[in-house]
Amino acid sequence: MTVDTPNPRLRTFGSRTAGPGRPVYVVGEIGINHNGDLGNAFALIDAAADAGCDAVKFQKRTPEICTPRDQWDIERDTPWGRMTYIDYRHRVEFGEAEYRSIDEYCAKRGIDWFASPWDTEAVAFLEKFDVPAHKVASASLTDDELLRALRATGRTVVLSTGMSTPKQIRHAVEVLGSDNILLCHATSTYPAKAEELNLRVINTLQEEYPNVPIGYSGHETGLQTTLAAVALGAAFVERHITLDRAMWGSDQAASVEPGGLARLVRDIRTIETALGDGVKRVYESELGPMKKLRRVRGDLASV
Ligand SMILES: C=C(OP(=O)(O)O)C(=O)O
Repeated sequence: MTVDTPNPRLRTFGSRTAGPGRPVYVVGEIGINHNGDLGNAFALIDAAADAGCDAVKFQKRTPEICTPRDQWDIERDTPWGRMTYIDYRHRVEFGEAEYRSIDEYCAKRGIDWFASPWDTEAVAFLEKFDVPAHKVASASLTDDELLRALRATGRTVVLSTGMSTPKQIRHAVEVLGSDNILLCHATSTYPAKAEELNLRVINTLQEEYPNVPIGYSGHETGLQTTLAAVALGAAFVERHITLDRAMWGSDQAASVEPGGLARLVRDIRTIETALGDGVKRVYESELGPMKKLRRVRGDLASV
């Protein structure tokens, strides 16, 4: 009897699995691009599901914890009128009723959803749902309290590594443990310039963490560099998505619109198929061209 040894480089996301040899797990990052409007969130879920994404992602904050106290009362102009920063933070945050609707809608569309909690109360909030994973935003990589709370959930944790040093990443991996995590290369500028994407870090991370799948969270404009990340072996890809790059909100301009998202997922699927298994072989389909084009024919059976 043969016993299957679990592959230490695979991670579960609900019913899907990510890691080497598996389809790239593609995430449409809604973040707060819904601008606090459930209709926008549903339209973005539709765009991601229609494009063939595996999941959509949100950001969940407890505004009083995540907003520095000295920023609360600063007034700003918003599409909903002039308001204090803390009121604005509440305006773009969904509560339990909205997430229940999102949960139902995603199930109906056959797409996963999860979020990056930015504080431990947000972790407890998300744990009310059967999410397939949690994510640590690059900005939270040094928040040991948050990392410990996430480790305790036992779920897959995606750790984004933008704005972080190798030493900080090593420490975060120690706190989270390496068994359940997926590391994401990222550059935390919006939009990120090509000369600062440094995509070869995907390989550097893979060498340092051989038993951890490596992914890519991109904030660049355009799609080609994200496709290059897939060609370099990214097992997970996340891009911000928007209904319209001109919409109000700090992340909209560096996000991908529905048409671009559909092209991105289509091309990721082509690349992952085209990468193959690395074993050199002569395909049956090459025999015709070989017969026609090769002047000196070797005996296939003897070489
Ligand atoms: C900001 C986030 O992630 P990243 O650092 O990958 O952009 C996030 O997931 O909320």
